Amino acid sequence: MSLTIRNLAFRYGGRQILDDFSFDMAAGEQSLLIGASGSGKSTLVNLICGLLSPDAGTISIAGESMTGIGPSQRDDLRRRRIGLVFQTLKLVSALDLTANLRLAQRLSGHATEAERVPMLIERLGLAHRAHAHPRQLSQGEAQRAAIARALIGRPDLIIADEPTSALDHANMEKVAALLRECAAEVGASLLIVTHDDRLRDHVASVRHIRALSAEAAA
Ligand SMILES: Nc1ncnc2c1ncn2[C@@H]1O[C@H](COP(=O)(O)OP(=O)(O)OP(=O)(O)O)[C@@H](O)[C@H]1O
Repeated sequence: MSLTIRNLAFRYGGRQILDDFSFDMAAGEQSLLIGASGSGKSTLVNLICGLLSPDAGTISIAGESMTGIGPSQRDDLRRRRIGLVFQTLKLVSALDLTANLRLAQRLSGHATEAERVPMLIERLGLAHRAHAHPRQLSQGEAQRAAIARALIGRPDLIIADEPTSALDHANMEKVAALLRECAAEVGASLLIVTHDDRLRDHVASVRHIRALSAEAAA
């Protein structure tokens, strides 16, 4: 299993966002979790990544527990096992694309594979932007750079949080295809978390984020 979630519960103050939520992904599986705005998708992503800690329940990534450990161990597990693709590009603005990918690679513990940086830049059609700074990238280039950054550390699990909601139909299809191909190429599982209904036809297994809790859905 690349991801196992059991009986997760989380509340913000008095408000229950997740309640007895369980979810599994096998190694190499590609899944879409669809939930309406405010249903708790970002909260769930932050819990899986260890940026938040649940009130109850367990999460494990490729057999390693993300719960019941301290923040620095969670950071370490996230860097080694998870590749995150966010809506907005999370790159260091002072560094060019190549230097950003090298930094991300060092953080993931795979710094010895130097050739992987130009390989991914090429694979994602960014060779002409290898020395561009993040602010110089177009929206489409930035999106592909975000995918390259997520793949650099050989993650077991790639999580894409709303990767397509700002895109027109043609670009939505391109990004979905790229995510799926790249995840398959590196043997990672792919979890896309979104409210973008158009992705239903583009990802193998589609599951609704059920009313994460009656209160959050209300
Ligand atoms: N830091 C916070 N403190 C209190 N409530 C919060 C906090 N962050 C989110 N919430 C609330 O928790 C609920 C779930 O938020 P979350 O961001 O996980 O939803 P989402 O499904 O990702 O929504 P969207 O698709 O609009 O981004 C929302 O009602 C939100 O207002």
